[in-house]
Amino acid sequence: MSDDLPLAVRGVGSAEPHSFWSIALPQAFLRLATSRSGLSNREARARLERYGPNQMRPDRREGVVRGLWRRLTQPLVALLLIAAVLAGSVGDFVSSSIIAVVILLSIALEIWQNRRAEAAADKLKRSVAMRAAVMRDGVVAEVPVAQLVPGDVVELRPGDIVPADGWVVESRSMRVDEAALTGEPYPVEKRVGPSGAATPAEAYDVMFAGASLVSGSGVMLTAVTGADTALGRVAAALETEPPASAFQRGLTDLGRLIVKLTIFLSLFVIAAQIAFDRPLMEAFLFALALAVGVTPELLPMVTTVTLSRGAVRMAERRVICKTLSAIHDLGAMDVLCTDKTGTLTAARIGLTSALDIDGQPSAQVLALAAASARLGGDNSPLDKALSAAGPSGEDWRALAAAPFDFQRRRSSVFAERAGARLIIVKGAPEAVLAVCSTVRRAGAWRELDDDARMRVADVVDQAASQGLRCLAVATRAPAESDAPTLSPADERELALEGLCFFADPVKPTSRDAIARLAGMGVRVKILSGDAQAVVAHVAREVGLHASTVLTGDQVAALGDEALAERAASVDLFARLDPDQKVRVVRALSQAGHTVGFLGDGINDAPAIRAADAGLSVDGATDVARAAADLILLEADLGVLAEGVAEGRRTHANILKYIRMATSSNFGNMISMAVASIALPFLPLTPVQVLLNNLLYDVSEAGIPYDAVDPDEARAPHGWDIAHIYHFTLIMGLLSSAFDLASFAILRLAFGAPEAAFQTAWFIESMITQILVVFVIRTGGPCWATRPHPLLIASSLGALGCAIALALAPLGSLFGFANPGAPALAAMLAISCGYLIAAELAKRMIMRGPATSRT
Ligand SMILES: Nc1ncnc2c1ncn2[C@@H]1O[C@H](COP(=O)(O)OP(=O)(O)OP(=O)(O)O)[C@@H](O)[C@H]1O
Ligand SMILES: [Mg+2]
Repeated sequence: MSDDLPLAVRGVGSAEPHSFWSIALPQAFLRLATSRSGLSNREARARLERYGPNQMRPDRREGVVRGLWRRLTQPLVALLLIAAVLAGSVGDFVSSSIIAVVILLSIALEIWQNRRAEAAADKLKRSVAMRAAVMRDGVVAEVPVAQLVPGDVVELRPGDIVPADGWVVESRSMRVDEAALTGEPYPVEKRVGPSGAATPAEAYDVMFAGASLVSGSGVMLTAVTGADTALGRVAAALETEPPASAFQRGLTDLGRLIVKLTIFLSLFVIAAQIAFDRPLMEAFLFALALAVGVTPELLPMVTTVTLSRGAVRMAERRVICKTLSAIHDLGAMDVLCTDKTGTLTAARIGLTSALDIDGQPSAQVLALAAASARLGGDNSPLDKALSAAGPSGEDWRALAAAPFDFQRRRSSVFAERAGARLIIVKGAPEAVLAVCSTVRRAGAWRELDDDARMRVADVVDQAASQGLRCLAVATRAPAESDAPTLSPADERELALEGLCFFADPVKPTSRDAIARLAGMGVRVKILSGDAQAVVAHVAREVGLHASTVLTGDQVAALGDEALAERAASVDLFARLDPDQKVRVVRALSQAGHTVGFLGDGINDAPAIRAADAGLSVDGATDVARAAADLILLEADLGVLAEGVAEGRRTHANILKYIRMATSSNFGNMISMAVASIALPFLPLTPVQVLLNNLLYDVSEAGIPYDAVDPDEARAPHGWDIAHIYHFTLIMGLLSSAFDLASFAILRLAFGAPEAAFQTAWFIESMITQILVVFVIRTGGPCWATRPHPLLIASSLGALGCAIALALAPLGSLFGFANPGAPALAAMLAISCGYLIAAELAKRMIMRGPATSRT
């Protein structure tokens, strides 16, 4: 391989480093040392090594050192570290080293958990990574797009996303959507050059990464990959984060509220200490430790870990999430819009008959349709069925083609056989009839009058009501003088040849799956491009008893508001074009639903993107999969129902942690504030507060693994912040009440001195904080369901540590002193009292009206 290869493609000496498009194709093959049959596997590996993976931007996983630094420089932690240094400088080495150790331990815990979570999520994402059909060692191989290198020859099919920048080598009427790059909304045609273009925008003979193939197919030669592509350079400049989901926004709001409360509390404690003339340094440290203690600093980590754990469990149920927050959206979904073919039906489309207009089987109609599918088809299921059924050995040759698109619903080919030339058009019956003027009946050509049109419509409707799909076939013999070119405008004055009918049986599992989704509060709607009667038939078969079908034309006639109203009550939509699918999805969103859209085609991609939960299947077109947040590994609604349940469970576990964190933090805040006024000393030393915080964090590590009440997975959830506040307030006040009771008993009944008081209270506070997880984890009686062994282990382990540290000789390091058996027994009694009260209070709150729906 030539060493100057990067220069070769970038154009030696050129001011514009990416002017590969000005190089002509034969030159390009030479300079890239490749050919139409592609690179060898060995050479491809070598080039991958040299140019790096074909990714827009490198993986931006945070390294351990950077992660550590970022956390250490967070304001609270930084302040604590400064405090540790200060404590050390006045000779309190024990405090200073314990603070440092506690901080480092909690940061290490967070980094370790986060990395594991990210690794799991990445692995899942890779499993649904895009692939490209690349020539390697002379044969076509499916290769992950990231492994593409300059010099690779790539085959492109409809719905593919162009994987890199390069030249058009072959084009069968390729039309691409370059909106991502140029903003140009209309598809542009791509042909073999040289175009001699001065700017990339005029170069019809080059392809740019990120564009998508709307129709047609072809072959390209890769020039540059990854960050060197035009899109890569734009992507690097933009670096935009996706907008925050409702879930993330709710979390941020909650976090902000807690920060405000924390600042208020810390200032209050410091002021109180100053007012009572207590040692300032200690008061400052205490307030700081308290601030660290009440900040739910683990919330981001716990959500990530819980979500990634949820993602892994969803993957076991054959649903892959590309973004973690999609899990939440899936769980919140209450309307699922789905395409028909391939999700509800088996997509094993077979030709049942090819008839002329009089209803007689016609070999001629079949031969024409098959020729059109083979020459101008795009490998869609209908085309495949026709190609498979048609007579073999047809010697038609394509001179030009106007491939299928979802707006005109026709495809045409300019064909030639033994010197005779013929334009063959096939498509949706209404769409073909609209451009026909004559019809072949009983072997002769007649005018296509209203009578004949009605007759055709009758035949089509009757078949459709039995679930048969239909394509019409028509032809026109071009004039001798006509150039062999073809555009949609040439689809006129056609002669109707006949009709082809196809069966696409409904999947046996669809009915159950829809019933199951309905039971889970998810309403299924069909949004199809197919005919009204076919959609109605499929709906009946899968148990969707809806009488009304809204067609694309009717949707077009409705304004946005009227549509929002109408779409909510109608479950079946037929003859929708891609934009109308988007409109229906938006209308449903606007009506307050969390909308999912499941589809696999080019025509579904925009709606998938518009939906709250965009869903696609593994075998779908690139554009559909790229638009989706979630990919089903099996095109089956049953799989989706499992995924929804899992999404809800994950959400419930996050809520569990939030409830735990907020109620215990809020309770602590009140107790500490009161204690700082009422006691002659601090209720806990700063070091003890930090230790308490660390052990509490460890105890929660098992939550992501815990099971969830079946109730929580039964209905779609919203992010009910009011309910969380309500819960926080009641549970927090309750725990404070018991804290204050222990203060009173320790001081009044036992007259406990400082160290003994702190030890007793440390133990009481650890028991109540940690054990209450077993109460809060379920809405029902806490003994009715068994917690996950990991949660039991993490909670009891942390609690054991806390008690051992407090009572063992080592405890004196932390300022602990054994308060004696009677005081300990009293603390135990108070803890039991608290747990019983919490169990009762919880049932009241959970039974309340606000069981998570927004
Ligand atoms: N390859 C093709 N050639 C000609 N016409 C086609 C072709 N594919 C589809 N059509 C026509 O376009 C219509 C819409 O396409 P299609 O049914 O695939 O849309 P859809 O919304 O994906 O439907 P579905 O819900 O069945 O998946 C079809 O009903 C058919 O009449
Ligand atoms: Mg489809």
